[in-house]
Amino acid sequence: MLLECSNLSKSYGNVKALDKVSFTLEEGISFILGPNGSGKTTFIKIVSNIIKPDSGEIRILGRDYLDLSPGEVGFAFEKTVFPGFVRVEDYLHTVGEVRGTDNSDEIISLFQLEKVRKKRFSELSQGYKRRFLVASAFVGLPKVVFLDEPFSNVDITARKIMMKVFVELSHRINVIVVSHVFTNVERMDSLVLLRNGKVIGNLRGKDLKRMNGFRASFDDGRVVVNDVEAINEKILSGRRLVSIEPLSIESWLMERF
Ligand SMILES: Nc1ncnc2c1ncn2[C@@H]1O[C@H](COP(=O)(O)OP(=O)(O)OP(=O)(O)O)[C@@H](O)[C@H]1O
Repeated sequence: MLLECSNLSKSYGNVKALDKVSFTLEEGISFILGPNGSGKTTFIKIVSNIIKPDSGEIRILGRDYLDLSPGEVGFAFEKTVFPGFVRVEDYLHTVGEVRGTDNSDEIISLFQLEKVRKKRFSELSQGYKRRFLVASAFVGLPKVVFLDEPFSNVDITARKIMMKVFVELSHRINVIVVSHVFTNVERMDSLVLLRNGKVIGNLRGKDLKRMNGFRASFDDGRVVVNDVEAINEKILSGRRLVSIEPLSIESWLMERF
């Protein structure tokens, strides 16, 4: 288990941004998804210790989140004020040194930042700024990185590069993507969906694998998921198949967003 959030609550005045939120995330690559105003930013502000929760617990790799050292957790925030004069490779190299493991060359190569490595932050396009900030979270080999809307302002090619790198790195560094849009990745280990400060769904391991299949509905209201034998049995017992449709994470999310 990578992250365990139990009964986490945070209110701003009488707005319950997080209302007794409980979910778990597996090691590997996970998504915290939710439409605008669902509480994602509040969660990431709590886990990065910018604000305190009113109540509840977050445990990361079995430890209270506040007990993790700065080198063990990487963050890439969506809204960041970054000094324009700083050069890409200088910054990543320094982060690596400060965190005790300078893997900045590998990260520059994986995120395909070679072309801009000598540039100053102010000289980068919006997409490269985003990619650079996201890449910086992985420098120093932290145990887990939280990426807030990593794909905003990023074109489709860069998005594919980033998703590939996330999956590749998730064998060594746990990746948690916080976003209001779902971007399919070839491997995902868990997902939590928030709405209005509450957990609408939390899928892990085999629940997620079931999502890439089909769903059959029968005239008695029964739904069969990914089970051809069960469908056969129902048909043989005289039930009528009403519909059969592909089941995907996207359709699961569409029904709940
Ligand atoms: N500082 C604040 N003061 C008052 N209300 C706030 C504050 N920050 C957030 N809220 C409210 O808390 C709720 C959750 O907001 P939050 O920013 O955590 O959601 P979000 O899922 O990150 O949204 P978005 O995708 O739009 O960034 C919203 O109703 C929001 O208006």
